[in-house]
Parts: sequence; structure tokens; C-alpha cells
Amino acid sequence: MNIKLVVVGKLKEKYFKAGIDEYSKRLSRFCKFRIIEVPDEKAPESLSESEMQDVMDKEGTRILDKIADKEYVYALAILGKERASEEFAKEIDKLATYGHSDITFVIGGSLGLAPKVLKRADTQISFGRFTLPHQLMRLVLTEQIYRAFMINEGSPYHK
Ligand SMILES: C[S@@+](CC[C@H](N)C(=O)[O-])C[C@H]1O[C@@H](n2cnc3c(N)ncnc32)[C@H](O)[C@@H]1O
Repeated sequence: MNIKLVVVGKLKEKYFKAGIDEYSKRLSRFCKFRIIEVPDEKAPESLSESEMQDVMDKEGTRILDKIADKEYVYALAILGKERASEEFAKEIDKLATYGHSDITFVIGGSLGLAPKVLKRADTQISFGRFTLPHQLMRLVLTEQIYRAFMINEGSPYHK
């Protein structure tokens, strides 16, 4: 199985990088895991609604350029559907069983994901109503993907 994260912006903090590197390493026995960063659109602090839409749209184009038709796409969105870890694990297992060997997760930039990205997604997943910074979201998501594989393996990692 190929699992890909398409994310807006660079990972700057060393402590996030160390955590993501660790879980990426652990994931390597279950899947081919990679992270693709697309550049964020440089913008001033205060933007009008239409300027914000424009920023998200440009970032959205960069995201969609990295996604092939065959990929099953999860968009990370605060208003998406919440799952328990066990439900998420079951979903991943089912996708693999039904021939989806390319699964992609998309994390937006500081303004979020453009409507066209949400439209392309096969499903939207929420980690609750808290807004997490995109770098931390990357780490939390990577751990949850690892947890899903450990649950499916029946490992005591998940309690
Ligand atoms: C700083 S947040 C963007 C906040 C923006 N106001 C929004 O509503 O999307 C950056 C990205 O992290 C992801 N994200 C942050 N918190 C999340 C949560 N609780 N559930 C799912 N995704 C989240 C989303 O992909 C979001 O586009």
C-alpha cells in the first residue's frame, strides 16, 4: 500500500520533524509512506474574503497537481467526519481489501483547504473541533496512521 501526505507549507520545527521521522520509520514495514510539501502562497496578515479564497485556490491547484485519479483521498477538515481510531483502522483495512492501494491525505495551509480540494476528496476527516497547526496535524495524523496498522495487526500498541 502507498500512503502519501500532501501538505501545504514546510515543516520548520525540529521537534515535529523528529516525531514524524520516527513514525515514518515505523510505518515503513506496513506501507510506502511519503510526504509531499507544496509551497504555501505568501500573503499579508490581513486579507479580504476574496483574497483568502484566492490564496486557498492557488494552494489548492498545487495540491491537486500532486494527486492522481486513482488515489483515494482523505481531506483533513475541522468540519469533516470524526472517527475513533478503531473505525479509522477498519476503514484503511477495507480500502486495502477493495483494491485501493494508493491512499492520500491532504492537510491545508493556514487558511484551510479550497472548496475544489474538498470536492476532489473521497472523504473528509476531522480530528475534532480544535484547530491544530498544520505541522502538528502532520505529526498527529502520521501517528494515527501508524496506530491504524498496529490495530489491524492486533498489536498491544493500541490500548
Ligand atoms: C491551521 S489549520 C487551518 C485552519 C482554517 N481556519 C480551517 O478552518 O481549515 C491547517 C490545516 O490543518 C488541518 N487541521 C487543523 N485542525 C484540524 C482538525 N481538528 N481536524 C482535521 N484537520 C485539521 C486542516 O487540513 C487545515 O486545513
